[in-house]
Amino acid sequence: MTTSIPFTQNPKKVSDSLHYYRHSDEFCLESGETLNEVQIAYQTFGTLNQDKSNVVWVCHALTANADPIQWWPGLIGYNYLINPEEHFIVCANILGSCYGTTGPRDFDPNTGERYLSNFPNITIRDQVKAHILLRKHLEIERIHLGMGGSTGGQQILEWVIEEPIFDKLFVIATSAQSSPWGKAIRAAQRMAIEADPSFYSSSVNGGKKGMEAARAMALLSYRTPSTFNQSQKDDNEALDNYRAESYQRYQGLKLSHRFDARSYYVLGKAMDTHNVGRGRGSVQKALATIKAETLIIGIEGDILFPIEDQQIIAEHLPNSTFKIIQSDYGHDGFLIETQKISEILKPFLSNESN
Ligand SMILES: CC(=O)SCCNC(=O)CCNC(=O)[C@H](O)C(C)(C)COP(=O)(O)OP(=O)(O)OC[C@H]1O[C@@H](n2cnc3c(N)ncnc32)[C@H](O)[C@@H]1OP(=O)(O)O
Ligand SMILES: N[C@@H](CCO)C(=O)O
Repeated sequence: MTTSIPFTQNPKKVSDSLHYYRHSDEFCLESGETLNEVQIAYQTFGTLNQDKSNVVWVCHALTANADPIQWWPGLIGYNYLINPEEHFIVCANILGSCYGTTGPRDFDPNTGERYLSNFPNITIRDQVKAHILLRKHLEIERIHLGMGGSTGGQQILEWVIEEPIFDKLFVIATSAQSSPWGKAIRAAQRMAIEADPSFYSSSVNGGKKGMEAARAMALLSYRTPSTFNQSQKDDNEALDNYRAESYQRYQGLKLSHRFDARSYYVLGKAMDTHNVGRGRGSVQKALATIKAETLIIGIEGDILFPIEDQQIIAEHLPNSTFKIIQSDYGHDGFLIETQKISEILKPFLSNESN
C-alpha cells in the first residue's frame, strides 16, 4: 500500500491529530468503477461517553479538511456550542479531497502511479459510503447530531436516508438535489480548469492556474455584491489595478497554495450528482423517510444554495425546524455567522424531544 501523504504545502494545515483508516476491500463506486485500498483521513475531538450518546459527526464543505475546529471556529471548538468537553466530535476528509483521504493526487495501487486525471467520477453517495465505513471502523452505532453546510449538508441528507442512525441533524446552506444553476456555476469553473493545459499533464500540481480562475468565479457565488462593494472600494482616480481584482487573484492564489486542482474538479462533479431522490422514487419521497429531528438554516442572499433549496427540504421532512439568517457574506455566511447560528442551534440541541 503506497501511503498517501496528506497533501499540503503548509504542514500546519494538516493537524498532528490526523488519523487514517485504510480499507483493504474493494470500494465500489456508484458508477460501477472501483477504488482499491481507500484511505480515510479523520480527526476526533473529545471523549466517547459510556453509552456512546454524545457523537457529533461533522461533514465538511468543498475545500475544507478533517479539522472543523480550524475552519468552523465560533461554532466548533473549546468554549463553543459543539465542544470536545461535552461531545465526541468526528470529522473525515471527504473522498476525492486532498487532505489525507484518497483523491486524484494519491497513488493508484493497481498501477503504482498517481491517479491524477484518471481518478474516477464519484458521487455524494460514494462520499457517504466512505463515512459509513469509518463509522463502522470506529464502532459507532448511533450519532447524536449530524451537521454540515453546503456540500457537507448534502452528505448529511444522503447519509440519514441511507442509515437512520441519527438523533438530530443540522444542515445549512445546502440542498436535497443540485440545481441546474449550481451545475452551471461549477461547469464554468471546470471549463477554466480545463483551459489550463497542465491539468491534463502528468504534473502533480497540474491545473493550478485554472483552479485560481475557478476559485475567483466560485467566490462570486459564495459572497454578495455588498461584501465586495464594502471592502474593495477604489479611489476615484483608479484607472487600473482595482482592489476587487487584486482580491480575486489573491483568493485564487491562496487556494492554489493549499488545494489540488484535480480534487477541486472531482469534488465539483460530485456535487453535481447530488439528488436524494435518485433510485428512491423522488426527492419528496426520500426526504419523507427522514425521521430525525432536523434544523435547517438558510442564508438570505445565498445565490449558490438559495433559500428555496432549504424550503424544499423543510417542506418534506416530517420533523423539522426551518430558520433564515441574514449575512452580508451570502453562502459563505455559514462559516462566518457562527454567533447567529449558535443562537438558533443551542435551543434546538437542548430541547428534550429526542
Ligand atoms: C486547510 C484548511 O484551511 S481547511 C479549509 C478551511 N477553509 C474552508 O473551509 C473554506 C472556507 N473558508 C473560507 O472560505 C474563508 O476562510 C472564510 C469564508 C471563512 C473567510 O474568508 P477569508 O478569505 O478568510 O476572508 P476574506 O474573504 O475576507 O479574505 C481575507 C484575505 O484576503 C486578503 N485581501 C483582502 N482584500 C484584498 C485585496 N484587495 N487584495 C489582496 N488581498 C486582499 C486579506 O489580506 C486576507 O488575507 P489572508 O487570508 O492572507 O489573511
Ligand atoms: N467557501 C467554502 C464553502 C463552499 O461551499 C469552501 O471553499 O469550502
